Amino acid sequence: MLLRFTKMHGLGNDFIVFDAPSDDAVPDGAALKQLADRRTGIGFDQALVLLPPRAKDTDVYYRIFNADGSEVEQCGNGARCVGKLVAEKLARQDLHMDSLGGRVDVQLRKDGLVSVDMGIPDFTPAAVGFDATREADVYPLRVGESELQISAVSMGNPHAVMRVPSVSEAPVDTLGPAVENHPRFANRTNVGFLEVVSRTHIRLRVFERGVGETLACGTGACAAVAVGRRLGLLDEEVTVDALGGRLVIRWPGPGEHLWMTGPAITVFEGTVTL
Ligand SMILES: N[C@@H](CCC[C@H](N)C(=O)O)C(=O)O
Repeated sequence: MLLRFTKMHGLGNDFIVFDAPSDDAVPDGAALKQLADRRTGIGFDQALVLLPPRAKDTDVYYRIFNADGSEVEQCGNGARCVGKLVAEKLARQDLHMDSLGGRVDVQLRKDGLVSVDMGIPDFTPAAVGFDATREADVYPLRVGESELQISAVSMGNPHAVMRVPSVSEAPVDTLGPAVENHPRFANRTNVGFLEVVSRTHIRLRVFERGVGETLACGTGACAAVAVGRRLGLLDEEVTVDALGGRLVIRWPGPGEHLWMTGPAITVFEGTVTL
């Protein structure tokens, strides 16, 4: 089978995006994992599969797969890329998209950046798949001999966020996988390391579930700002510096929708035989 794809990225978080007429045409997890390999495949953090719309008033449904072949609910940088690709194809400036993690509205801006409505952050432990007897701002989490202080939030997908004094010295390689696979997270989790620079500026590194550390994670940026807001550390609009570049997140507060703005870049188009 010949697969035509578009290689895209948002702040270096990279994707292949392709159309499938139906779920039957979506490659299985093993095939996607092989394509994700950066030496023997195409190489990507996520595969984004475009399918015909499923819900009324939406333009496209997309499925998301991590580099390890696992299917996930949401991808923020991917949402901007899918939004830009589909909006340009339809010659539109805005779109209503749908995913396993819920509805995502998209706006192409005049400055070339893309804004997406990432929904309402959900701090309930059940939404995150986190084992806790009651909802809290911060939870102690035992990892080996250490007790970490983490926050947990769902942006459609699960996030653990911990504050660090400096992202450049954060132990992402060791704590990332330990928290990703911690038994208190029923479905594993993405792990964000958050450095608060000021009330309007943070630095962030994210160890992504099913991938490892990426150059940026859109939902991770949303999760970090939502957590920082809830802790009273951040204002409504926050600039997020990831390893691969900058996003702007705006979240008025509980019960409100959170918007993310950033770039969505097409790198090349290609075909591969499965
Ligand atoms: N890169 C993404 C997140 C992709 C999914 C994530 N790894 C998960 O397993 O939930 C983003 O930009 O949000």
